[in-house]
Amino acid sequence: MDIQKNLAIRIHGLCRKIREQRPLIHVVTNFVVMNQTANALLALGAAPTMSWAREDLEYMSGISDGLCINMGTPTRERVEAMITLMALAQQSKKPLVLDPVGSGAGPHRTEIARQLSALAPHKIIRGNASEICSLTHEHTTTRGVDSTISPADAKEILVTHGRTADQCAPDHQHDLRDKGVEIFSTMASCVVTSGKEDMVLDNTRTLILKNGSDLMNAVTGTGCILSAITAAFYAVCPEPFEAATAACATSAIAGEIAAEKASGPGTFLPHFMDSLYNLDEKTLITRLKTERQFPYPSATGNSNKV
Ligand SMILES: Nc1ncnc2c1ncn2[C@@H]1O[C@H](COP(=O)(O)OP(=O)(O)O)[C@@H](O)[C@H]1O
Ligand SMILES: Cc1ncsc1CCOP(=O)(O)O
Ligand SMILES: [Mg+2]
Repeated sequence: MDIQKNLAIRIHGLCRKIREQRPLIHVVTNFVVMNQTANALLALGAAPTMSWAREDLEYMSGISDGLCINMGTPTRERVEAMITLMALAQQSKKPLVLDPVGSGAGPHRTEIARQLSALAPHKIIRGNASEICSLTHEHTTTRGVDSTISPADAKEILVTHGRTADQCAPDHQHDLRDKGVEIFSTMASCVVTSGKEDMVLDNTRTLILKNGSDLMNAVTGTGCILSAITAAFYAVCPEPFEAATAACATSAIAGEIAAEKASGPGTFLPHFMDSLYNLDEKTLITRLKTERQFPYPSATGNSNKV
């Protein structure tokens, strides 16, 4: 059986697990996208709960199956709640996803993102390319909450993270993967940069997913939703790379289908919710488009593309 078809079948198996287990996903997210995030989790088959009251944190942390921390509208009270919840998640190794919304757009948000990304290193971090690259301390190019870095540039930045210019000289290319990703993964077990192409990275692999639609950029909250459903997949699949891959594929393929049915951004979300709800194995097998690279391209430019 071909690799892609096998991956699509595994992804559908995780979708089925979410519908059967209905994981309770605790989401501390921004005011802009709260409602559509809860509805997207319900459409996927998970059970959302949005709460950040100080008195509620310990109890919620005890009963939830997964946690999504989204810093889109970071008030002091909410950031304190996020830090508490991430510390509790680190103790219990609870499936955790951090969405560093707006990191790289000014010092305040970037500082909060760096503070949160240093907690609970088993977590998955999902952001657009600018947000993720701002965590490597060299790039602060996020425009509001939007990325200004291409997926290809993001890969170079992430792989060369923490390396001096001479270490990145062409004859050092062959060991970029080890140093770049290794240093980076001290923050996370898996990192996702989303955009025209989604990229899932961990210490040993890079997967590029090519599904989705431009229209997903014309609607607020599609990235926040991706982070929340990543937490739902992580709650039923302890392997973070596999969970993040399944979430990216599910979100982007549902978005692709919704964009074909919608007549613009105003009708996109209802179709997106329906697509998440109705996504079946045949659709995943037919539509999934991925490209796998590991290790990273060598100095000669070739790579073990699978
Ligand atoms: N130009 C695009 N083409 C296809 N899919 C896209 C495009 N831009 C974003 N997406 C999809 O929309 C979702 C949100 O990604 P993104 O816009 O990068 O996040 P954010 O909203 O956090 O900036 C992802 O599922 C991604 O695959
Ligand atoms: C516009 C905006 N401003 C603060 S949070 C937010 C929503 C961002 O949603 P997404 O990251 O999914 O585009
Ligand atoms: Mg975002």
